[in-house]
Amino acid sequence: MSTFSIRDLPKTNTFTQKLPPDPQYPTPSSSHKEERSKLGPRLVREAAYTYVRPDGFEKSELVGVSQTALKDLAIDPSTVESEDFKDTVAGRKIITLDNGTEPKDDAIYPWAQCYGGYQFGQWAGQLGDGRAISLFETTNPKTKARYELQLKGAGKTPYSRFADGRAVVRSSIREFVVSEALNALGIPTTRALSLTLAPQARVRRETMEPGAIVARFAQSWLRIGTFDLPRSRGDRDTIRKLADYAAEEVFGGWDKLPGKIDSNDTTPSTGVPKDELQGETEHQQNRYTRLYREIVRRNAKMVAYWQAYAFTNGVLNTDNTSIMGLSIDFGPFAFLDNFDPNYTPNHDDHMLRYAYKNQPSIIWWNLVRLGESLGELIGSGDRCDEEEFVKEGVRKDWADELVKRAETLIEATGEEYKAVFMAEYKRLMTARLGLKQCKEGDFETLYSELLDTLEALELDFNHTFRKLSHISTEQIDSEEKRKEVAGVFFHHDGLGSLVGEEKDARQRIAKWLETYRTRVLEDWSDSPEEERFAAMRSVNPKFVPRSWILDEIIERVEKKDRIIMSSTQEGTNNMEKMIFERSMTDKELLSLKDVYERITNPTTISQEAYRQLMQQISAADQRAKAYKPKYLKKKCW
Ligand SMILES: Nc1ncnc2c1ncn2[C@@H]1O[C@H](COP(=O)(O)OP(=O)(O)OP(=O)(O)O)[C@@H](O)[C@H]1O
Repeated sequence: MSTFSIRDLPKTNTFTQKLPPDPQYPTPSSSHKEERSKLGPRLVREAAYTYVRPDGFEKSELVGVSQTALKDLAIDPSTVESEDFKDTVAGRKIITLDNGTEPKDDAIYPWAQCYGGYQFGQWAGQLGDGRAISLFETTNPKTKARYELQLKGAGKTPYSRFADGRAVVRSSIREFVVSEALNALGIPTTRALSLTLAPQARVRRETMEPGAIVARFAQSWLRIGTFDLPRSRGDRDTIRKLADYAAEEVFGGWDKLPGKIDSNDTTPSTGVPKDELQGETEHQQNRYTRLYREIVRRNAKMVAYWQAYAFTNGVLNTDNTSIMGLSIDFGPFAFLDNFDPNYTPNHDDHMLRYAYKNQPSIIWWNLVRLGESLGELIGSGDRCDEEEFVKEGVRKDWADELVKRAETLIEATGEEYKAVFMAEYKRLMTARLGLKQCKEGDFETLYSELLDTLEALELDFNHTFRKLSHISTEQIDSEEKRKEVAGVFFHHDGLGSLVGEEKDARQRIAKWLETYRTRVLEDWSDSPEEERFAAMRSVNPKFVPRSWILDEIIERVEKKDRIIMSSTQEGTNNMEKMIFERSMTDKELLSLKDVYERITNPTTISQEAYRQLMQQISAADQRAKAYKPKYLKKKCW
């Protein structure tokens, strides 16, 4: 059998089996028996998690399920209407317990992860899963990928601090849509399986709002903050356990980690045995260096994707930086509209710490914090398993050697971070521009010049690539034609008001198109142009979930919610429809479900459908201008 109902899914709990539990509730039954109110906020030490049961909504509606997620988790789509599925993703049922029986000590029982973090550069102490509860892990038998399924918004945990453990409809819709959109674009991300609304539940935010739960999943929910917390407490033992768990369970074994690389080599070999040491003295690399390298390289690739698709996370604290190199925690995220490197969707980020242009360096800042947490293990070289070191830590007489080695290796891994980031970024931009290779000089004359042009003329980043995917070399084979074609990059109503003369703008774009054309002809001399168009369209999405679009969906769902609350009969059945619909023009409704399918199958759209979509998008873009002050932070100069 290749797909399962949620009940029959193969399930594991390596996280709780291999990592230290909250000493106050060391077994599932000890937590299960406890009154819920006593499971509330407190500091948890020397632990990676606490067993905690979800506090699901009594009444709820399953309104959205991602088909791609079902496939990736090997869940049979015909079973999502079952009570088992609905009750599990709404947190009403612990599917691993038979009819609510008391759990045995080795039961697969829900847990919340303990972690801390640096927020806006300052140490914030213990944070943890304050509103997320993991249910179980499941391995897709076909792909062999193992995922941890988790509910967000299913009630308080010991890590809820002063908050309520809930999530509201707004943020849940945003997380549901963007997780799956990023995944469809090939951007490493945590995923969303389902969206459940609880229209009757009242969650206090600025006003009272209905609640929601997103069932989400990831190959790992470990964050840099998971390592920060034990480090801040001098808890060496937990750090080591977390590191071993990450290598053995998350990355599939020590031998899967990347070995030492030579200076010009960007692809390290794997298969290095667990205990092998590579390099000499202060460069001596043990298995923990390889673990660090893996995490660094994954994050370098992820952030390259963000830059190439102009995605901004908005809150890149260390508790929001994944060990797996996944986009994680979707708070005030946004895709850039006009290309503005200083843009941040986070209105509280006055220093622009997490602005688009700063993302690669801030992820590295976070990775250095991880390097510090793992520093003792990285720096210990061939002595990492010596009993005295494991139990007592570093002896004074070799502390200097250890520190020097750790510093040297972290710094060297930083060079690798830059190299991997640049290689990946170039690869992605090369593909987006429809070129076969990045030749010497391309980066300056083509890539950087395009970005400068987009910034100077306030043009839309993602539309530009999509539009380029339709321009033949013949359409731009003379200066006159290039100036004419330049107009397609303008917004529907021309250029922004501050960016000068249209004539100059056309000239600038035409100049770039000339360089571009030369390079296209070099790379594609013996292939039909349709081939290039198809390649470009497969990496340049027609549609990205922009903030104003998400807002429209939310507004429509919320309006419907009010109706539902005033009349119990009305509407919950229509909720799915409401979620997946959005108004693109006043007259025409385009189902987000369609959009979804288009996101997930970027190549299947017909020319005609594409033309229509483009028309709709330009109309929508025009309207979006009214939204801009809300989303586009003013440039700081
Ligand atoms: N409503 C809430 N109830 C309890 N804890 C919360 C709530 N909102 C946020 N937190 C906690 O505050 C911390 C920072 O919040 P942040 O918004 O970064 O995370 P989140 O969106 O809740 O979770 P995640 O990172 O898992 O997506 C986390 O520890 C989070 O669990």
